[in-house]
Amino acid sequence: MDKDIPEPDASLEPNGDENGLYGEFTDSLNAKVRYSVSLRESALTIQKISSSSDRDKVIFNLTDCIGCRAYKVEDDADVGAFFVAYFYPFKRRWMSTGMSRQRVEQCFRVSLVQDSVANLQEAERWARAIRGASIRQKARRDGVVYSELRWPCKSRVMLLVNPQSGRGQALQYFYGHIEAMLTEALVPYTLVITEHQNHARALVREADLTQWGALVILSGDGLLFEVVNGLLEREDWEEAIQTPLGILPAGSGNALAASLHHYTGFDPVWGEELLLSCGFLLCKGLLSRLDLVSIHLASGRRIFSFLSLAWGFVADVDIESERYRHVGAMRFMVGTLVRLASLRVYQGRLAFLPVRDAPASSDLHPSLCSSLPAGLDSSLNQNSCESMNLNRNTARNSSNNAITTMLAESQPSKQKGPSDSLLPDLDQPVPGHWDVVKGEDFILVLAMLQSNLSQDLLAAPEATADDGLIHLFYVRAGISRPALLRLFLAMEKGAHLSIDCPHLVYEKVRAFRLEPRSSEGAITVDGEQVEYGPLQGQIHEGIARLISG
Ligand SMILES: Nc1ncnc2c1ncn2[C@@H]1O[C@H](COP(=O)(O)OP(=O)(O)OP(=O)(O)O)[C@@H](O)[C@H]1O
Repeated sequence: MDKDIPEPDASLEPNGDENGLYGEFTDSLNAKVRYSVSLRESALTIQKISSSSDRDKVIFNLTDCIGCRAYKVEDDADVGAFFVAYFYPFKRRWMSTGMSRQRVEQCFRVSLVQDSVANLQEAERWARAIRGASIRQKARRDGVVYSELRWPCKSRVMLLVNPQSGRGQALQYFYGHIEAMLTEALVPYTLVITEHQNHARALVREADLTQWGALVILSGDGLLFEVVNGLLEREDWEEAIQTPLGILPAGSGNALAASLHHYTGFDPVWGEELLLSCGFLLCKGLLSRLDLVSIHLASGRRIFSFLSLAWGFVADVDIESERYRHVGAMRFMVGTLVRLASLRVYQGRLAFLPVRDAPASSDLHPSLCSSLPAGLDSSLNQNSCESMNLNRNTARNSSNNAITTMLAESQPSKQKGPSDSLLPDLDQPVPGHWDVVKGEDFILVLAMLQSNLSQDLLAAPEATADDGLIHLFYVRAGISRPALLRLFLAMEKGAHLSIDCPHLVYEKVRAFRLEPRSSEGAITVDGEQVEYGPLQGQIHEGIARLISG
């Protein structure tokens, strides 16, 4: 389904009304009610005429406005025209605490003269001015480098919808909220409903990307995982991965969508409120950078992650809770309680390149890395066997404790995508300046790229989409069930790092390697199960672009 926008260039240019506009208009539904309306650089102020009470004055911040349009009704006897502005301000929830974005439509009737053309022109002048001012007022966060998508643009959005995601409500969400928002914001789009797993991946691998201004998914994180990997499988991957990506939550985890909302600094929201928040960000069209991690699997396959890698408790909950999909986001809490009852220890080895040792720009060359035995590669390593970090219980790598793979055949095939200059081959020891975790008994290992593991779990509160960091957590064996439960309950508010759990370790890293000891188990990447076995990954800072705010 294609949706074109009738006024393709109307809002591209601010209309020059820098000093604002003032007018008096009637209510769109009640001709007896009149308003004075004034537009200034950052706000639209509406006051009922004949009322001097401040309670009848409403001020809308233009950062909350996604669009404005003018129109005339099909009635020759009526010379009036209308303009309607669409706002999504944060408002207190009805019958509940906290705030969420809520839709507010402000519509005015323009009938200044007995000439329908002149009235429509005036309505259009207002609509243009409100659109222009709201574009100039985009909310921006400090420290984030933004570029902008200008809606409407010549190329359209490919909106990929997985009708099976979450509780199967994605299309309902589209028709219930998103279709209207895109129309209000003049965003042209083509709706593509996926038919099977890997449909989206194949589509973006083959697509003529010059036709598309952005690839937006209305689904869970799994569909974006397909899109990211499809883009990086292309011959022109370097350009392809620059295609702006967007996410609208319709899955059960919705971790990236929840992270995007977290980055805006507003109180957490869930379900359709999160959908509205992300829909709003999409309509505003600000672009930030997005980090990806390339992950090498034992078979030699390489995949790209934008979200998380989990092994142990979290991965098992993710996979096992599939059977509770009908309860939606609650599925992870149910899965956590079930897995707690049969808590397991997972054996394996973990090593990582901490940020303090990560080469800034002069990355290790892969061939250099793999041709030198661990422990001999640089002077950095000279005293490293002794330099154990007692708090974290890690040691610098040496040839004695080097992590090696259980699999001999790990030669990557001819690969597209960025090269992994921080990683040796998977069958080679990790470099000497990496840290190796002492002990092999874990409850979980979790590598996070974004703040949220799900809508309900704020696993890496400090993370941002483009911080160039992998936020690595591990929980060592020995933790009691109540302590582990406390950890997850604290994680709901992102407070798990302040409860002083001695079994929890948090490291900011640029690369890591994980070698499970068992031959069977579960590893998930962005919530999707991947082949089990040794793997390693490294950060690629800001190589993709994300529609965020
Ligand atoms: N039409 C389809 N039918 C079946 N599976 C699909 C279809 N389209 C995509 N998929 C696959 O379904 C899986 C789950 O999708 P997705 O992650 O979007 O939803 P979810 O698992 O409900 O959400 P979350 O990841 O937030 O928990 C993914 O592996 C995706 O590739």
